[in-house]
Amino acid sequence: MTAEAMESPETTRPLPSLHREDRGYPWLGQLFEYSKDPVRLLRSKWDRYGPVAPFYVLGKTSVMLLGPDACGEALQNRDKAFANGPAWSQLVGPFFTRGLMLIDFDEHKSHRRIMQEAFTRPRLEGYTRRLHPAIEQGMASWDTDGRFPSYWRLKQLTLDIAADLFMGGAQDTSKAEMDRVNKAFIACVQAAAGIVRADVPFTRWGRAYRGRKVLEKFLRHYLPAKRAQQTDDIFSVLCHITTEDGDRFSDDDVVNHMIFLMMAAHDTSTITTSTILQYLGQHPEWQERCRADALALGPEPSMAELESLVPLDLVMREALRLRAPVPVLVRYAVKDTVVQGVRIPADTNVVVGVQLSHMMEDYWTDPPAFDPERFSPERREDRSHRFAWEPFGGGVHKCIGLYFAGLEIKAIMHRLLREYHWTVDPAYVPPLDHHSLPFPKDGLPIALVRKDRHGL
Ligand code: HEM
Repeated sequence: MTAEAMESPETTRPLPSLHREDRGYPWLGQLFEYSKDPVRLLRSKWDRYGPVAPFYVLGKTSVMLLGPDACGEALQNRDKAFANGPAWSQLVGPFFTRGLMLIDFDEHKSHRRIMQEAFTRPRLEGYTRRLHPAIEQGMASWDTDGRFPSYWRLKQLTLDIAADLFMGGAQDTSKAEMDRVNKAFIACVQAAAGIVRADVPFTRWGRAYRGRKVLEKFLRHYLPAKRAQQTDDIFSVLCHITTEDGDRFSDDDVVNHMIFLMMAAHDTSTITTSTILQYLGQHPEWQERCRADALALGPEPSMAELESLVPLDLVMREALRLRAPVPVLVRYAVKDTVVQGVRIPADTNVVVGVQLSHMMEDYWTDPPAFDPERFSPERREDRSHRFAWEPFGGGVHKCIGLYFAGLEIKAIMHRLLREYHWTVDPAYVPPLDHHSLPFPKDGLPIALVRKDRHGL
């Protein structure tokens, strides 16, 4: 939005006032409506108010931006009115402090330039080589008799992968110590859903405060060794990357970025992979299509080979559309601004409702249907609007790990398709918990069968 347009009251209008029915509970506002069914809430806001809607929550009137035009304006952030740090830290707490997503403007730009060096193609090729043995080892303990709680097993698998790929195996750490570190990490992630938001014993936040200390101590213990020797795990890479101008991360930066990266990489990939498992279990014809490609490759495909798995790529995009792991993004207006002609005052919390854009009939044919072909070159429905499909966000904070995520998800699926078959009741709808990122409360059970045992 240009400065002239912002100043002109003729071309802009104030935020619509909140309807009585939209006040929700005292102080909590519509928090429960959001956690019950976010898309329903976003849609009702869109129907009542249009692209810029008031949203009363936690004692404050915030703003919801809906539809790809409004979401796109916030993500592009042309007038630098929206900051990430003050918004995300209210949600995730102080446990991911100074992670890349939580820093803003010039400082963010300089950190992002350094971190970009950790996600170049040669680096990604190195991570892909490490992925396969880690996945093989993680899946070796899978017990496939009966109902297989796919979400929980995949969560453990992605944690195990992170221990190897991010930490480089943490050589002198015992299994018990590694479990403690994993628990500490999970405690930090779960803090987002905490009601008591202070360091109080036996609460989510209390556990997360202790968890953060465990993680910091653990990472600092390994820092000197990682600085001394260059290996191809992400911890070591962060210690060594340098931009052309010679900028590099300090020890504190490495610790902060590592803790945030593990969080960013973990649940998002787990949710996407379990969504893919669900839909492939409900659509056997797509499972067979993806399997045929997986079998045509060897057991440890290169990055380029993983990229050649076209049907799986279409399925992954469709899973990210139907169940975006980050259904809404948050921002904080640091100054007065205008979105879609509506004035948003400084000091306002803003919710960017990307999941609704994924379900709008203006941009997608039969949006609730599982139809991966909509991403095929002939249809490319995601091109109906630049911000119609934004599971990785957009603008300067767009997910830096999106290619890595695609590789990890495809490497897991490649092995699963080669070694297993599975089915899911076509009528099954997972009961999702939306208190933080959406996860299936029942663990998304599937009937998983190892191929060789049953002669399939
Ligand atoms: C399917 C998997 C993933 C999804 C859906 C996802 C989604 C997102 C989204 C929506 C954002 C933007 C947040 C915002 O604008 O406020 C983001 C940022 C970020 N993601 Fe991901 N992510 C995924 C996987 C990963 C992985 C695997 C990594 C690391 C290896 C990663 C690292 C990051 C980082 C560092 C940021 C912050 C970027 C910045 O602020 O400059 N993500 N991600």
